[in-house]
Amino acid sequence: MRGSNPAAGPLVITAEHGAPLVSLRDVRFAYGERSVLRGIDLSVHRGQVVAIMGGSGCGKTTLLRLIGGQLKASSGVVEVDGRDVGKMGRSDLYAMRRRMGMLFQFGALFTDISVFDNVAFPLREHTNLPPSMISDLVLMKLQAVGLRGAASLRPGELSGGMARRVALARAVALDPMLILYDEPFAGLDPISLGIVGQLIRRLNDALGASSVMVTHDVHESLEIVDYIYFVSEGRIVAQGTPDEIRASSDPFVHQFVNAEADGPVPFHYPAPPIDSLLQGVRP
Ligand SMILES: Nc1ncnc2c1ncn2[C@@H]1O[C@H](COP(=O)(O)OP(=O)(O)OP(=O)(O)O)[C@@H](O)[C@H]1O
Repeated sequence: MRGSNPAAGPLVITAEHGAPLVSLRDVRFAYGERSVLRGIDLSVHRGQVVAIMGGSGCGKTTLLRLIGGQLKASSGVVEVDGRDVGKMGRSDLYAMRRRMGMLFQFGALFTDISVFDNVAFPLREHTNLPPSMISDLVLMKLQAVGLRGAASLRPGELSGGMARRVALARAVALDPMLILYDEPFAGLDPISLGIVGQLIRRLNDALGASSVMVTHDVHESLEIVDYIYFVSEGRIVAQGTPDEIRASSDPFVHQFVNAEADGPVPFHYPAPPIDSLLQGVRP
């Protein structure tokens, strides 16, 4: 089984892992009339880090929101830790979210409080722990992301990579069973990106958690995840372990791994032909 060493290779799923922590079965979702997800089947086993990739607007963030219970599926089942998220009431949802860490796009920190207070925020909000214990927990989380020395700084005094690491520390403050990341690498320079990637893997393994990460960064993901799903037009179009993805000849995977501008993922958002719209330039 995979330990804390990211070089140890993908987590091998055996019977001992039991039922997946997250399971989506034939999940469909529409914003009003606009159908976004058209029958998604996806599993995240305990201990795994799983990436979800796909073109812009294909429904990746929507998938994370369904897992986090911020949205309800139009049909199909979203199960987390054996419970149907779509059927949970408010208090159950609140209790479940307390066991999830979330880092949404750009991991926005509260700008007018210190790094320490940012990481302490979920602990103060969701627990009745005494201040001395909160302080110890915050310092341990900051230590885990290498920023204990930055505890008294304000977010404005941090680099982009440091700010993302603080957001990671805050996302895992409550020792979550599941961590959801939306574009954790967005806007980072290559070195920070590598550091954040390794931290995502290490925090997952150290906590014995599972992680789902929506990202465009194929190469970093291949280094740290156990499994990858590719989404297009509301469906899973390819999936596999990093080795399977690297060896794949699937045109969709090929387009992604090689960052090609066009291919199965179209460059253009669906629209009528442009010559049906232009009025003065017809031949
Ligand atoms: N609240 C909303 N109301 C209506 N449509 C929405 C809403 N949120 C998202 N959409 C649409 O649903 C589709 C999927 O959005 P989503 O944010 O899940 O995509 P994504 O794959 O995460 O995109 P990106 O990679 O660009 O962040 C998009 O076409 C988007 O325009």
